[in-house]
Amino acid sequence: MTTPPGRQPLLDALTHLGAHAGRRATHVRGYCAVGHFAPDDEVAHFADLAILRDGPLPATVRFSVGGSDPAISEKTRNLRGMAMRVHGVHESYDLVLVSEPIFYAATPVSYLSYLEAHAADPNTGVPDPLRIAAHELRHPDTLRLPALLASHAAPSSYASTPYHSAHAFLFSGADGVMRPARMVAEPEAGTRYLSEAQERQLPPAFLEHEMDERLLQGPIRFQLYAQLPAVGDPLDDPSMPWQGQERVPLGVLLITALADNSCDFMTFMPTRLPAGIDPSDDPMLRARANVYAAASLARRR
Ligand code: HEM
Repeated sequence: MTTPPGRQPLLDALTHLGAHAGRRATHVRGYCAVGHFAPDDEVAHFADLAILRDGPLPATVRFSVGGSDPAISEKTRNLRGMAMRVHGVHESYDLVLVSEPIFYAATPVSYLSYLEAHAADPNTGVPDPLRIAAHELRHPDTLRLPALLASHAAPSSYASTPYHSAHAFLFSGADGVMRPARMVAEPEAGTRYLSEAQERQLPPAFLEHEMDERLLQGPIRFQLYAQLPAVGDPLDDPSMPWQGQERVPLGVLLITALADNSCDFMTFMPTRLPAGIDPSDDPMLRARANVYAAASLARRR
């Protein structure tokens, strides 16, 4: 069995894609927002979560475009991120979600290989196509997300795309049973991607203004669901889509205002979970949490 890489090789590989000192290693371009999370009345039938018993809770949210370039065009066909912290009275809950149902790789080894293959070759200044081809032969799991991203334009708004956890988490029911589920945030505004004309005509930065205008009409809403697996859906591979159609409503996230750069120094941790939710055995989730801790320290130095 191949030994999984430690956190430093993954962070170095991300940083080699062009990180900027003092900034996040990826998802650099982003905006902070505030709002609250209103739990669904029925949530207790699915999971016993003390944090959600206290009614609507304040939430800090960061929307982002994937990648290490702070000036990346917001029309780029790559991942959008929505990270949020739900502030409970005694504990908090971070959800760090992306705009596709899957992530780049099945395992840390495969993700490291993907990142290294896509780094610029020091001799040419661009990634080496032969290295990419060799990587893709060894790790076909990393072909799925790029194909999905290329299949449609970027979201026309941070409020018009769903967001997904890609990892499974384990929810403890009042009956003592642990149920696996992935998290999904569905936008009330529906899913809308840029038209061809918008892809040509919009400036590279439009998302903040778009959200400002949208908020003049009232809060932006996302319905949060726990997506249940169908038989055979993998619990430990975030590069595989799930076939499971059943979704349990957990509550509604309302975004009420943009909040400048107030969340820039926060580190949203995919394993900051309230009592009643546990990480699954997904090795990517473990690796990821370690890298976030190292990345957070590195950008504060
Ligand atoms: C082993 C796999 C992964 C690694 C090594 C990794 C690494 C990172 C790092 C270093 C950051 C910057 C953290 C900071 O400085 O605060 C980051 C941010 C982010 N990542 Fe990942 N990531 C991984 C997997 C994922 C997955 C599976 C998702 C979602 C399903 C995801 C979504 C995000 C988002 C949304 C942000 C921006 C968070 C914010 O706005 O503060 N990442 N990632």
